[in-house]
Amino acid sequence: MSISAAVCVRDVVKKYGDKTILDGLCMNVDRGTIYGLLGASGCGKTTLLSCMVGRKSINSGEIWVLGGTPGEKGSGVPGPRVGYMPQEIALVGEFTVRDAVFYFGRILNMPETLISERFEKLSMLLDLPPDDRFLKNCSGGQQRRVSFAAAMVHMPELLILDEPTAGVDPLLRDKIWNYLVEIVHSEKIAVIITTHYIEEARRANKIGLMRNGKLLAEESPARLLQLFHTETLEEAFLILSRNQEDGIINSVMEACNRQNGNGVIESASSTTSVATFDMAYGSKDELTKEKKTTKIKKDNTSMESYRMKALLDKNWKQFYRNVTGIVFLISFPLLQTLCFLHGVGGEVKDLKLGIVNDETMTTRCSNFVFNGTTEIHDFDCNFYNMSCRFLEYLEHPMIAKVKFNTLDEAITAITHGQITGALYMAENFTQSYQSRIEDGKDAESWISEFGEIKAYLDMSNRQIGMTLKFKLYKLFYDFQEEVFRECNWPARLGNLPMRREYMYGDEEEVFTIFMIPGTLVTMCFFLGSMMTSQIIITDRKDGVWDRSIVAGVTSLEIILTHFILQASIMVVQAIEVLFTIFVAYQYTYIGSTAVMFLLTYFAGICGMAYGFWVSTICEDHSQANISVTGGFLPMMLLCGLIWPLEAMPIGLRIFAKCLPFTLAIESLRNVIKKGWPLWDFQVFQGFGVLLLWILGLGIISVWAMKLKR
Ligand SMILES: Nc1ncnc2c1ncn2[C@@H]1O[C@H](COP(=O)(O)OP(=O)(O)OP(=O)(O)O)[C@@H](O)[C@H]1O
Repeated sequence: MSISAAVCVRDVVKKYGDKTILDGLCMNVDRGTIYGLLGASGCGKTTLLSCMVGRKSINSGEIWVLGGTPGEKGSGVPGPRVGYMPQEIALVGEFTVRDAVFYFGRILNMPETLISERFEKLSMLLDLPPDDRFLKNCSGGQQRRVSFAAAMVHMPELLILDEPTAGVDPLLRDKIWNYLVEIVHSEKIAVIITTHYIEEARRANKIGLMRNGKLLAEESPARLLQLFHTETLEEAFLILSRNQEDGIINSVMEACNRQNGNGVIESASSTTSVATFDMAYGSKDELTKEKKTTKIKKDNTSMESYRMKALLDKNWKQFYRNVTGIVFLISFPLLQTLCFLHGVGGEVKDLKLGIVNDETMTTRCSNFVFNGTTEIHDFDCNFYNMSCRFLEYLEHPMIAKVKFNTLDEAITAITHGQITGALYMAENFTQSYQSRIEDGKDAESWISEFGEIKAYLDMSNRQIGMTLKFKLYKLFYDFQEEVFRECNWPARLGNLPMRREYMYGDEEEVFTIFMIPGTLVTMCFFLGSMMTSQIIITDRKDGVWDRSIVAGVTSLEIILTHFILQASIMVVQAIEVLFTIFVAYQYTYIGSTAVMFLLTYFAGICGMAYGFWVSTICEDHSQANISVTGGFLPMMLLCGLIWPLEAMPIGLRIFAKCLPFTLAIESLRNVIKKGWPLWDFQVFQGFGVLLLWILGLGIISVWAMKLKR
């Protein structure tokens, strides 16, 4: 007797690193039968099933499924010929019960009416929750039943069920088994089912007992009980396990190699406790015969519009039904931009500056009159109360004057962090200051000393110290220029002997403007990388990715449909930040809006490519978060946003320029501030580097994904 088998596994070895999971395993599943695969937790059942559906590669041996090798072009596996219910729920939480079943029907190109019909039937049979209930609101058992329905909606030739009855009540479990027995007979499909309830497997036509990566026995339940003279399958399994421990039995592997000329296995092994195997298996030719005779409907390597549509529908539902996600994706860029605009680059205010004015110690400038500080006599110009006049110039939002009686008191206040700095003007400041100007190079040294203002600055916070220093210079030159003007002296002599012409921007420009290109590019890159890595890892962890692929969807279709949605979200995010900065807050720019948008957008797309790569090397969300931020932070430190590249050693500078967003920031600055066009090399190079990174990351991610199998 020769039966064309649905699945044939021959001498399969599967390793994870050094760990051998499947150790020369053999197994045969016939069409029109239920095969119960039993074994302790961790013995490799799920791994075996994953190899059967082409989701995991094997190290050696052979697997034939429905006449072909899983994963091979034209085998139809993965694809519509198989129905796979993985151990985890592997469904989208934002799906309703109906959506879940329809999703699988649609990616398998079933007509809507047929999906509806099957859904109604399965809903009744499995006592599914109401159609419109979200899966995330269903109990574990209910989700498992929906998962079961999704695997069966297209009535495949081979149904692989990984623990479908876990957490299901006994009545329903009975119903499920009845249904399986019925469809196996009526539709002649093959079912492989794993379960931890060994006794329920009595209803299977054949049982495979698995231990330590080997199949200890493969028999009908009745025959197993008879062979071991036991009442229960548990007891039979126990005896076989003991025999394996004692080395009496190795596996049925030997049986794989002991087929007679007709493809009939004569005996398992002289040392096994299983006397004979009277089931007959096809030879390799027989098993793979169908491959030659049956025309497989479709390769699953090409892209199909119906699958893309179903995937886009899934991604969209996942997105818009996840309110927290939407709020985050829309509000986070806005929040970041607002934080940046309000928190970075504004004018420093109210810095406490100690004032020690020995010149007017007694009067404290109380009788001071601003206009009475210069007086022209013939060719002379006399100064009065110049210290008080200068203090008037310090009436500036940046400075909060604090008066001290002595310089020592002021310096103590600086050392205690009570003030940021102090100014000291000597007793005869005005007179010395005038002599310093009039005598010039002939002035005596004591005149030079008393005629200057002494500033003591706390430079521990360099940004504040430098800001205050330059403000004091600026105010002093303003003060001196005006004094010179009043004295009818050339005002220019009161300032530095250097004229400054600003080509782009100006002296008063706030730091915020410098930061805009860097903030736009890094923010979009970061958003893109976070969004993509999170979504892809969620998809993969939930098992939806794998399950969809087993149903015939290609990785490229999944990635492309994710890309389409995320790239659309990125359009909204890029517009949102650009609008906030340049329209709502009216920061000026002189370049092309379109080029600014494209650079910002491409930075986001590059971030998505980076997130994609991170998702291929990381197993879970926390690893991905660490990788995204761990890669992003050094890149940000080196991109010139915090400190100019010109200050770096040459080697590091070249490296920094090769990073994704260093040149993009420079390009964007050139567009915003200088109005340079896209085809200017210094603008184009930013695009060039981004595009190279997008391409490179895309290629290595796809390659890493293939390697992972
Ligand atoms: N990707 C992986 N990398 C390394 N080891 C793995 C991987 N996947 C599974 N394993 C290990 O392989 C062994 C078999 O796992 P598998 O999930 O196939 O067992 P199982 O028989 O299905 O268990 P259970 O009945 O509990 O689901 C386990 O020890 C598991 O830790």
